[in-house]
Amino acid sequence: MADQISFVLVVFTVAVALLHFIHRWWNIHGGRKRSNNEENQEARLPPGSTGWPLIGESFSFYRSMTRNHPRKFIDDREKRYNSDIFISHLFGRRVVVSADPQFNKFVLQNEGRLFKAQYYESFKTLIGNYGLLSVHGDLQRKLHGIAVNLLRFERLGVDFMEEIQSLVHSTLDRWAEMKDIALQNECHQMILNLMAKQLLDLSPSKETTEICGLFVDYTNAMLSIPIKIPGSNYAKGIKARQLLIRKISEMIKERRNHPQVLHNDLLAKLLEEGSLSDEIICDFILFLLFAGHETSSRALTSAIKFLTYCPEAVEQMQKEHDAILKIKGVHKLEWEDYKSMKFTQCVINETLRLGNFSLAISREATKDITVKDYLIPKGSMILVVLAATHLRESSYTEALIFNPWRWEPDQDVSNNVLFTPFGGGGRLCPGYHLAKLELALFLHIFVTRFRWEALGNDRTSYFPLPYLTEGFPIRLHCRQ
Ligand code: HEM
Repeated sequence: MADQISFVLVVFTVAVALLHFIHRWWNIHGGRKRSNNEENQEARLPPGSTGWPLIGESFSFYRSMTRNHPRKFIDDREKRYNSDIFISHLFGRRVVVSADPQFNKFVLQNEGRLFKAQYYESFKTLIGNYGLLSVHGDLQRKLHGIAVNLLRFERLGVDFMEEIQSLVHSTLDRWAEMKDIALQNECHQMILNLMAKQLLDLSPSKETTEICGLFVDYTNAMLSIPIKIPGSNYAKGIKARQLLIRKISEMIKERRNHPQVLHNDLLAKLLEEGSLSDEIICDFILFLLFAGHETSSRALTSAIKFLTYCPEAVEQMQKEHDAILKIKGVHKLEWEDYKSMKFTQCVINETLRLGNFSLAISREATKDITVKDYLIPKGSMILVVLAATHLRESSYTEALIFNPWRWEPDQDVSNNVLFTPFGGGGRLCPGYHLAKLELALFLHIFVTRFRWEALGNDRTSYFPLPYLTEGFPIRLHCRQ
């Protein structure tokens, strides 16, 4: 018996020593082979820790993101290293994390020159070879240009204004009958219907419901641990992607076989373009469907959640929108009405700041970069944490409080490096204006038709994308 205990103790001691040794080795070597250049410049690498072997600091990051305070992970390290640029090891990769607004701007502005978009393989598998964030160089510029052109400011006033209002009104008619709704799911469904119509000319039907079902599996996979074993969310998502691509591909064939049937949608415009292969078109459309629906629908839900706990803002919103309604009567809103919604723009900015629907974006350095006397070696993955600036106390007083009035003095945010919810540079979100238009029109119709109350408390988790853990159930009361 004593021998057995001694044996267990020896094994335990050896295991602890081995783990300790691996941990030290990992932190010194950062889990990868280093170039001579890096070894020479070791003193100048950003400070940081790569944490435990394999898991690195993923757990602390995950905890911070899921506990309603996405800045805690950054705050702790900024204090520890006295630097807002530091090294970490997250989800299997060594990364340079940046919470420095000037460096973030520099990274975004130099897309294609010093940096290139680089996301985790599991994400790239889901968006495909030609989903815009997988594409680089000339093809990215071309596809980005097409997206910007399709979603440009002037076009929204014509193509989207009416569509969005009709869809929101018909959806809210249904909500009025239901009275109690799970707002997050309902907003998801509504924006998905809108995108399906705009991209593929699909009206709510059996086919759209089927596509929506597949799309739920597809987006769930984006939010899941990427393990491809039968039955896992990730595996289901890959399957859903295959089926969605097949459906888009069949639509393309159908349209090529029947060119006389006209469609006023994005697919039609891509086919007119003539220079894109079917594979590129399918990935491009699927990515737009994902990018255009995931972030916007979360923004709509969060705007209502923030307003729920800020009755003064609801009152001011209702005044602004009742006044517009009085002038317009039953007529649909026009572009000028949208532009007159001054306080609503403040609510939208504040929702985007506090909601952080794109928490961080990811880049790879394509050359050695020096910043603040630190060397960032070529090949490093850089996590540009947009939320870090949005939630920084020194930039926004009481940064965790919803305060739309903070935007009243200065609504022009185009050159504000502290406010970048849509990224920047060569990959600035092409859906920027559309997302804001959707939010404004939705808020107009919602606050003029309803008063509402939350049914229970809800919490926001920010990993991997912000969502309300209980789906934000609310009770609606129709206004007169
Ligand atoms: C609240 C809503 C939205 C937010 C916060 C948002 C945020 C972002 C951010 C931060 C990026 C940059 C990603 C990077 O640089 O790696 C981006 C890219 C993109 N977004 Fe949005 N987005 C929103 C809505 C939309 C909508 C409505 C669409 C289209 C219908 C859209 C389409 C895209 C596309 C295609 C890209 C990729 C651009 C490229 O890589 O060239 N987004 N978005």
